[in-house]
Amino acid sequence: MWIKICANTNLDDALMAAELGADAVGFVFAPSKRQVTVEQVAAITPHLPRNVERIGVFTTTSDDEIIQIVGKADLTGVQLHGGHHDAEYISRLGARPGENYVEVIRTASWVVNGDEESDRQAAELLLQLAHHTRVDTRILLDSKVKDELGGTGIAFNWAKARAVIDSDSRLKAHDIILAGGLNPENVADAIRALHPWGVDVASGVEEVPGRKAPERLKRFIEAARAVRL
Ligand SMILES: O=C(O)c1ccccc1NCC(=O)[C@H](O)[C@H](O)COP(=O)(O)O
Repeated sequence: MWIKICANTNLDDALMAAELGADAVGFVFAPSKRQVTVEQVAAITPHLPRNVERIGVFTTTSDDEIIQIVGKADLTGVQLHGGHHDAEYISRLGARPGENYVEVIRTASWVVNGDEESDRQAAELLLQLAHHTRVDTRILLDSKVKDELGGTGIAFNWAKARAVIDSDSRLKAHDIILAGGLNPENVADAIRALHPWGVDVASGVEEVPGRKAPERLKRFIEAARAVRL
């Protein structure tokens, strides 16, 4: 199980996540209580183990600016969390010479407690994303609450999303990352319900926005790793 600990704002938290066994750490460049600057992230990434992925989360930042941030902050991946982006362009130009393409994660949102129509729209968008992106593009499923697209701390209906994933072989071929309201207490149930390739968490392992809680972080990673499907 691939595990991303998102919305890091300082070196201590990002290092702790890496040391506890996270595969990736995330930094939110999008407007957020946990928003970071390129300078902050550039001061953190040189101190992280090289095998830990460093993912920037973006909403409306322009593609050219994202590419610049990837270089300056030494990111290995970008999470395009809404907004209109040319993912191919970013992955090609963001790559440093001799290295692989920058990893791209596209996000699909699922409205929490939505009605039938919003479930239908979520399913349609998820399928569109799967069919209109390269199959090596990871797809992150996150909760939408009112206008908030990320860091909500509230889970969506995993069973409904699972039914959509199971219905389409192209979607199933993508690496699906489950996010939205996960925490040490529910991550095992979430994995059993949706069978994701990876999981992602921000607020469920925090003491306060932007500051991780060591004990919760440890329990989250242990619980996710312990699940056998
Ligand atoms: O975390 C944020 O504050 C955030 C704000 C705006 C866009 C994206 C954001 N986070 C992206 C992530 O990948 C989070 O880990 C994901 O939304 C899950 O958050 P949570 O429900 O708090 O675990």
